Amino acid sequence: MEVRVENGGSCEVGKSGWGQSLPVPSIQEIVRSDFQSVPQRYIHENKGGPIISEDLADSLEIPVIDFSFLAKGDEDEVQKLHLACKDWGFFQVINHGVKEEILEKMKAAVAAFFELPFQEKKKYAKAENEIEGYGQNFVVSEHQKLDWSDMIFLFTFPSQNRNFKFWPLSLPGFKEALEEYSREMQKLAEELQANFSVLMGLKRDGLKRLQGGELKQGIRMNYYPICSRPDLVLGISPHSDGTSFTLLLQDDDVTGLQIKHNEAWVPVKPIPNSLIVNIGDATEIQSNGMYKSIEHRAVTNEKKPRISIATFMFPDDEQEIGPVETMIDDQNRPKLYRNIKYVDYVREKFSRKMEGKAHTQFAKLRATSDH
Ligand SMILES: O=C(O)CCC(=O)C(=O)O
Ligand SMILES: [Fe+2]
Repeated sequence: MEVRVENGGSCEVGKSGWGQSLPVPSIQEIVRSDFQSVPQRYIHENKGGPIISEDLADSLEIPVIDFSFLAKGDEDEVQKLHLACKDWGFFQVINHGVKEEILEKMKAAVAAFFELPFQEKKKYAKAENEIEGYGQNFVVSEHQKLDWSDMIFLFTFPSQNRNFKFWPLSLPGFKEALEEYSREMQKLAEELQANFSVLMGLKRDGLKRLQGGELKQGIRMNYYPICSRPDLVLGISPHSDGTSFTLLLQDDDVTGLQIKHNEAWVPVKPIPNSLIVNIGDATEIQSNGMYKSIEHRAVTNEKKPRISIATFMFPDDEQEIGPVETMIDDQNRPKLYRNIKYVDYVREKFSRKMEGKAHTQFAKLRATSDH
């Protein structure tokens, strides 16, 4: 069925510097229009893998890490973190010290952005060759299945990387909320990175020193409108994050995130005011495969739209990433990944995606040594 969207509800998707871009309609606009059935391009026939029911998932909840213990250097909590990263690649963080008010302000700012009229949001649209701005997921072919979500992505740290032409500055409170929130995420990320360093046999500042400074930060705000047939569509298709790690804030009352665990999709039930952390590809590589960058996806629902805010922490483009020496043992843990400059890693990950290959398995495909 041809869907006509009023006000030209489509947006040029950024090329991200790695390939063609195609105009894709805003799903929010499609939902607002009077559409009759789910457009074919959004129907994912094979969603892959069984889903663990929500009841069963209760007994299979992802690990919960108490950040206040971690920050005190509590040995048991550090051990829990190790197991969480190794067995799940995902965990929820409670007692993280970020004021509830800051989280709520951030969620409200994102909701207010997506409530703006399409013509207004379009002012912040991704441009060609840019990864930043408002748009839809990375689209490279007419035949590619589309996700049931719109998003805006902004670089937030270091602060000189902020590109305000993509920030909705006329939206009251947005800039303040994002600045405050991103500062808090940077602090949390620093403590997490220090813990990952220790777990990898380095000093607390080991990973930071390796990359010659703080991790970079970009925030992706996702909006998943309701869908009359959530069984047919995906909010975000399965992927792993090409980050060092990601901190996710989401609506407290709508379950949407699912993670791959033992070949099944496990829904992650949000704990109010907590944050979800997942290991990204760069940490999987640096830990020489000890910690896992897990495939995840988001589903939609019939009753409530959902917002999620993903804070991506990632190395500098020029940093070479590879297994750290302390994680390699020629006898028991030989080097599983070859070293690669981060920017080249990201490029290869996306070019695999463009070729329709399983980019999510990319980190594992690098399982060859330098020589
Ligand atoms: O919305 C979610 O729960 C997941 C978002 C996500 O995976 C991403 O933005 O990379
Ligand atoms: Fe993700």
